[in-house]
Amino acid sequence: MTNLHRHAPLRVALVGLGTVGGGVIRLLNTNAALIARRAGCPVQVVAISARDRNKDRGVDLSPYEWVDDMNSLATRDDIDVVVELIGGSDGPALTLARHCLNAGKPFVTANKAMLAHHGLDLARLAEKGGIALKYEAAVAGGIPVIKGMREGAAANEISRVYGILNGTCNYILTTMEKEGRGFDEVLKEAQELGYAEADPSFDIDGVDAAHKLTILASLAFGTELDFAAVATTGIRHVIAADIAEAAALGFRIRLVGMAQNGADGLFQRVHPMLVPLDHPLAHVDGSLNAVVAEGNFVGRLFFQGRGAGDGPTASAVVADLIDVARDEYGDAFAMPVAALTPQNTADAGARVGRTYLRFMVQDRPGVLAEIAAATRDAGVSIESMIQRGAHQDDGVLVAIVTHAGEERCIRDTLDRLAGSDSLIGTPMVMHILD
Ligand SMILES: NC(=O)c1ccc[n+]([C@@H]2O[C@H](COP(=O)([O-])OP(=O)(O)OC[C@H]3O[C@@H](n4cnc5c(N)ncnc54)[C@H](O)[C@@H]3O)[C@@H](O)[C@H]2O)c1
Ligand SMILES: N[C@@H](CCO)C(=O)O
Ligand code: NA
Repeated sequence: MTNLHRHAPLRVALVGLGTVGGGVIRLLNTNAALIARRAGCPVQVVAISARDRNKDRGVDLSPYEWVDDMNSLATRDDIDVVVELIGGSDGPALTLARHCLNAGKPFVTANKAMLAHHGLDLARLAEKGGIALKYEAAVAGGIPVIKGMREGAAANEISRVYGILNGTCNYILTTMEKEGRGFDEVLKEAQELGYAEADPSFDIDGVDAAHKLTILASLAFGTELDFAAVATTGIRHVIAADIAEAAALGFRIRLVGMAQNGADGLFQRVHPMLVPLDHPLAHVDGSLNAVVAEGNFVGRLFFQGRGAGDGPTASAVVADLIDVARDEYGDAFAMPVAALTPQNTADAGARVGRTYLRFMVQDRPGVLAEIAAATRDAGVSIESMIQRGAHQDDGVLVAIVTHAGEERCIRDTLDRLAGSDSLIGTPMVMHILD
C-alpha cells in the first residue's frame, strides 16, 4: 500500500493533563486518521507529564511514557514538539518554555498569562532558534482568531479590535440575565464545566481577558505586548439590577476587551459594557467568545465560537500541532520582534462615548437634583434616567444614560459626588459600545 504520509509521525510531549490536556488526548485519539491526512503524518502523544502521576483523569494514559522532569523534554531527540497546558504566567510553565525554546524545541501553549507577560522574550527565543511558538488556544479558545489576525487579516490596517474574551464571565452574565440566578452559584457551575482559570478571580476581575487583549493588540497593531497598559475592571460589581436596567434601556451587559490605536497612542481596556441589542456581541451567550476586528480593506470581521472548555480549546491546540507537522509557522506575533513598536498609552479621559451610571441613593428630597447638578457642572448631558424605589433594600436606584461625551467629564461628575451622604456605596459606571 502506498504511504500517504509525507513525514514520519510528529512526536508530541504533553505537559499538564487537566481540562485541556485531557481534551487534547481525546481529540487526537478520536480524529487520528483525519489529522494524519491533514498534517501529512500521524500526530502522536508519546510522553506526558503533570504534577500528580496517580490522579484519575478519566483518560487512559497507559500508552504514554510518564516523565517526572518536564524540562528534560526540551533536549530529547525523540520528541518533536512540547505542548504546555499547565498555566501560570511564571513558574514551571515559563521555565519549561525557556528550556524548550533555548534548546530549539517547537513549543505549543494555551497559556495567555505567560504570553501576556513574557511573550516578547519567548518570541525572541523562538526567532533565534527558527522554531515554532504557537498559541491559538490562548486567545478565545477554539476560535481561530490568532490565525485570523496573523494571516487572514495581515494585509489590513486595523483600527480597532474588541470582543468577548472570557467564557466564564460571559457564562455568568448571560446565565444571570436569562435565569435570574445569583453570581456565586453560576460561577461555581462555570468552574465545574472547566471554563474557569485555576484562580477564578483572574476570570471575574477581567485579568484573563486582559491577557488575551494584550496578545490581540500586538497582532492587530504591530505593537509590543504591554499588559501593564490594559486598564482592567471585572464583573464583580455588576448587580442583577444593572442587568435589568440595561435590558429596560435596550442593552445587554458584556465584559468587553477593546484595543484601539490612534494619534494619541494605544488604548487598551477590559470592562463591563452595555452592548446595544442590535450589535452582534449582544447575542454572544454562555461560554461563547467573539472577536471583532475592523480592517481598512476587509471591513468588519466577526469571529465567534467556544472560548473555553476542553473540546474547543483542544481543537485549537491540535490545529497548532498540525501546523507544526506541516512546517507552517512564522513569527509568533506576525512580524519579527524587532519590527514591533512600543506605543504610548492613550488618555482614556479623551475617549468619547455614551455612559451608563448607576447610583444607589437615599430616598429623600433633593437627591436627584444633587446628581443633576453634578452632571451639569461636569458638562455631562443626560439622555435618559430611571429611578426605582422600594424594590431595593439598600436605597433607591437611579440609572442614567448620558449623551456622547468625553469620559473625563464622567470622572468629574463622580468626583463632584464623592463624599456626598446622599449616595449609598460606589456608583457603577459602564460605557456603551458603539
Ligand atoms: N480550561 C479552558 O477552557 C482553557 C481555555 C483556553 C486556555 N486555557 C489555558 O490552558 C492551560 C491549562 O488549563 P486547564 O483548564 O487545563 O487547567 P487544569 O487546572 O485543568 O490543568 C492543569 C494541569 O497542569 C498540571 N500542573 C499544574 N501545576 C503543575 C506543576 N507545577 N508541575 C506540573 N504540572 C502542573 C496539573 O496537574 C494539571 O494536569 C492554562 O494556561 C489555561 O489558561 C484553558
Ligand atoms: N478561563 C478562560 C478559559 C479560556 O481561556 C475563560 O473563561 O475564558
Ligand atoms: Na483561539
